[in-house]
Amino acid sequence: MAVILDGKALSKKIRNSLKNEVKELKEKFGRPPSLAVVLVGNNPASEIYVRNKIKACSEVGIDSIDRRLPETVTQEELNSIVKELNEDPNVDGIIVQLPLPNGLSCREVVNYISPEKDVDGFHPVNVGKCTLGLYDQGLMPCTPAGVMKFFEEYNIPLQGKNAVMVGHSNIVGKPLANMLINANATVSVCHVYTKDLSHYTRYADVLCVATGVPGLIKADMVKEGAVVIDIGISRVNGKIVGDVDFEGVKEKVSAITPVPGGVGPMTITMLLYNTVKAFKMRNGI
Ligand SMILES: Nc1nc2c(c(=O)[nH]1)N[C@@H](CN(C=O)c1ccc(C(=O)N[C@@H](CCC(=O)O)C(=O)O)cc1)CN2
Repeated sequence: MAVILDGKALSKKIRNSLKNEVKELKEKFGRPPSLAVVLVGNNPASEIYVRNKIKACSEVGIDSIDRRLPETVTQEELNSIVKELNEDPNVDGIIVQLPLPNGLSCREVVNYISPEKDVDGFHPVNVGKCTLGLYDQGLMPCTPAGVMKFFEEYNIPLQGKNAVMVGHSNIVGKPLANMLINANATVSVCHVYTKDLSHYTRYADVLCVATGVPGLIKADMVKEGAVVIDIGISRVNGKIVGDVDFEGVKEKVSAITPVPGGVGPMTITMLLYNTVKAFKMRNGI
């Protein structure tokens, strides 16, 4: 019987401890940590994620600034809003919700975010620190950091294990592969051009999947007793599903994250964690 890795319960535990920490920081520094969220356009999924981020901030006592910009905003205008937020001493964290509308460069705007306020962990300085395993010295990307919290919480060993990362995006696949390498796993990275995907997935003691292809990973593609982390989120006939065929795969593995309720909630939890961390680093703690 597989252990279901519960992202809601783990989030609740971390958020409770952040709530206490935020209260103490507010007493000591006269204001709580503050997060600025920039949303361009009206992508319905992004609107939900931003709403959830702002609600989560308020639940733990973090201040938030909700900057909505029209789809017609230019790259220069967007960059200069980020610069303004960089210069605001009362802002500790800045995120630009992705994806951006066509014509706007995510890489360009992220490069404008000051690394010490980059609570998404997407700036090249933070990417470098993540690659080098200098986690204490920077801000790590939320989804991969959330996945690593599962391994910690459920005492899942990584050293010497065969870990397979399916998906090589800049925000999930690449940083998570690096975190697994830093934990001394033997890591293979697969992606859309990989020939014979199941050759790799069947070999995995730890299988992490972030492709956005609903139900891509079937029971016959996983090793008996593996740990499976599903990072995909798609809507199929109004239902939220992951990249893994949960019902089939759960019969075969030792642990698995559900979708919804697995990695997703941890993404927002780690954003709160990073905002508190950014506040502390900026105040010399
Ligand atoms: N600037 C960023 N943009 C995006 C990020 C990011 O980390 N930073 N990640 C994703 C979207 N995302 C957060 O922004 C995100 C995705 C999913 C969840 C989540 O809690 N999922 C739930 C299901 C929610 C639902 O009902 O749709 C779950 O899996 O249980 C949170 C955040 C892309 N953009």
